[in-house]
Amino acid sequence: MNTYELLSCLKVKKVFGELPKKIDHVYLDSRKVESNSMFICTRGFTVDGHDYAHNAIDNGATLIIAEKQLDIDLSKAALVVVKDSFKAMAQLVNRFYDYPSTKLNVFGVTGTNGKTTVTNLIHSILRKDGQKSGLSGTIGFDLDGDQFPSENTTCDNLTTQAMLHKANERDINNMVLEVSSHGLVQGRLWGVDFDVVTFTNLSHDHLDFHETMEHYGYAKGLLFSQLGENLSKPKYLVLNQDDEWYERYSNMSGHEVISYGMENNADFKAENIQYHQDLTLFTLHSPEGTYEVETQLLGKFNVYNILAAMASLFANGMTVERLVEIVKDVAPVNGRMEKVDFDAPISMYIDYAHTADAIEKAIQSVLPFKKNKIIFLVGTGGNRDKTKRPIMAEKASIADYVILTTDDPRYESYDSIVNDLGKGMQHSNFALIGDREEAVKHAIDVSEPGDIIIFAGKGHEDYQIIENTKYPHSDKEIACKRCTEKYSL
Ligand SMILES: CC(=O)N[C@H]1[C@@H](OP(=O)(O)OP(=O)(O)OC[C@H]2O[C@@H](n3ccc(=O)[nH]c3=O)[C@H](O)[C@@H]2O)O[C@H](CO)[C@@H](O)[C@@H]1O[C@H](C)C(=O)N[C@@H](C)C(=O)N[C@H](CCC(=O)O)C(=O)O
Ligand SMILES: Nc1ncnc2c1ncn2[C@@H]1O[C@H](COP(=O)(O)OP(=O)(O)OP(=O)(O)O)[C@@H](O)[C@H]1O
Repeated sequence: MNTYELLSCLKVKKVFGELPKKIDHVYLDSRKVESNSMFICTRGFTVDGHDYAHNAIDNGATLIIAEKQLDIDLSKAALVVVKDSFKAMAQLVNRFYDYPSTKLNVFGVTGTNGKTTVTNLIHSILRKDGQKSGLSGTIGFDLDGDQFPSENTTCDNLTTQAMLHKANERDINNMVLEVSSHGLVQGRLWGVDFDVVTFTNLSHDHLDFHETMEHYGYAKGLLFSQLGENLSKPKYLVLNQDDEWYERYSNMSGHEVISYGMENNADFKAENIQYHQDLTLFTLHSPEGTYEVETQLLGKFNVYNILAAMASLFANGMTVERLVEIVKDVAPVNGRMEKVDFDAPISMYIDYAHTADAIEKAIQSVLPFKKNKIIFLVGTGGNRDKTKRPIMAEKASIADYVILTTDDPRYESYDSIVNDLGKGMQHSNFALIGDREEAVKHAIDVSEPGDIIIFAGKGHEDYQIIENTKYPHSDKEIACKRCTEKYSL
């Protein structure tokens, strides 16, 4: 792209050296830079990208964007100094890729729990309807069936815009983005022109980063204000009316609100819910009438997720009748109350619950078909929000027997993590076992026919992070092997 044209989107800047005529690539990481690249220096939490400008030039960068003057060889690369390189990145990268988000329908889903489930539901329903769809989130990128790994739930601005551009190139007309609060406060989605933004719920999490619930709630709210106030193009907020943040988020944009829930008079309201071991049934009241819905997803929380996905797709133009027809065939998301398909006298579920609210909801979802004990195993991460640990165990206490363990201990000791968790237990039927493999085996060892075991926290993940190394780990594999031995299967 022509460099003068590219830089014209920035009003206040200082240029040092002679600008290259054109730029072929943009990078944030000096290690990836190739010839004719623009390298944007950003201040990181670990290092300062400005310190890597030399490295970028050695690798072929001909244009450096920075927040300060740098001692670099101006015969090799020009330097453009801007006030804020994250803001400049949003402008430059959008222009470089020709504003890709304006050329397709963009869905954004935020909230403490349920983002991955709701984004996957929207993406799967669109594809089953015969539409092309892209997905970005915790499980990676999926461009209408082609998978790519990703570093974050919500990726940096450059990666997001590049992925949207790729979607444009493939004629994908829908993109569903999972939106984290970290991503919002770090401006990773600045310049994304959302069409439908959806809120699941807000409860205690990530307070190591946001410090208070007010700050955390504000961070999530940035997504709704990002819809803007140009009402000539219809855009929608899809909000959970049963959540206490509903009113505040409703007021963050002039665009229309479509509500969903169970307790209030929402636009999409579920009633008469019937819970079974491998399906859920409910009556849906919607703006287009009343329907009976069947889904393979389990538990009350997943009824909320289905309502959120249906309301988002209704906002985007699908009929409720068609949505009801497709929802029946949508498979549960990997590792979210996923029933382990294994012929044993016990039932096992793999789940990703790692917040107090999710733990409560996961256990409640199996209560309707409990025959014997519920055994609940859960861990939490090392060197992350410690305040949530006892609250997690308090909620886990609804189960008859609880195993408290680790989930990516990183640099923290097993004892420090499980002892913090243990402080919240409300009864004495529990075990503290730091080594997650031993903890999973213990769950099988204490089981009896008719029991239900939920392995929570790891979900789709196939690793355990100890110090800074990822070791292979699968709750499902360990549990099935132990089960085969114990029950002589
Ligand atoms: C704390 C945090 O948010 N960190 C994010 C941040 O990394 P950072 O600031 O540490 O980056 P850094 O290593 O200091 O590097 C600064 C700059 O120098 C550059 N650099 C660095 C080294 C080098 O040799 N050359 C070079 O150019 C880097 O490319 C970068 O541009 O910027 C990176 C790029 O955007 C993110 O990948 C990274 O997320 C890390 C991996 C992370 O774990 N973040 C978590 C907290 C997070 O964001 N989680 C949410 C989900 C939360 C949830 O709901 O569960 C998410 O959206 O993923
Ligand atoms: N609507 C919901 N309300 C409460 N808990 C939920 C809801 N949906 C899912 N959960 C619980 O949260 C866990 C994680 O679900 P999901 O991955 O969809 O959420 P997420 O918001 O993407 O989480 P993360 O940000 O950690 O990736 C599930 O395994 C389930 O236990």
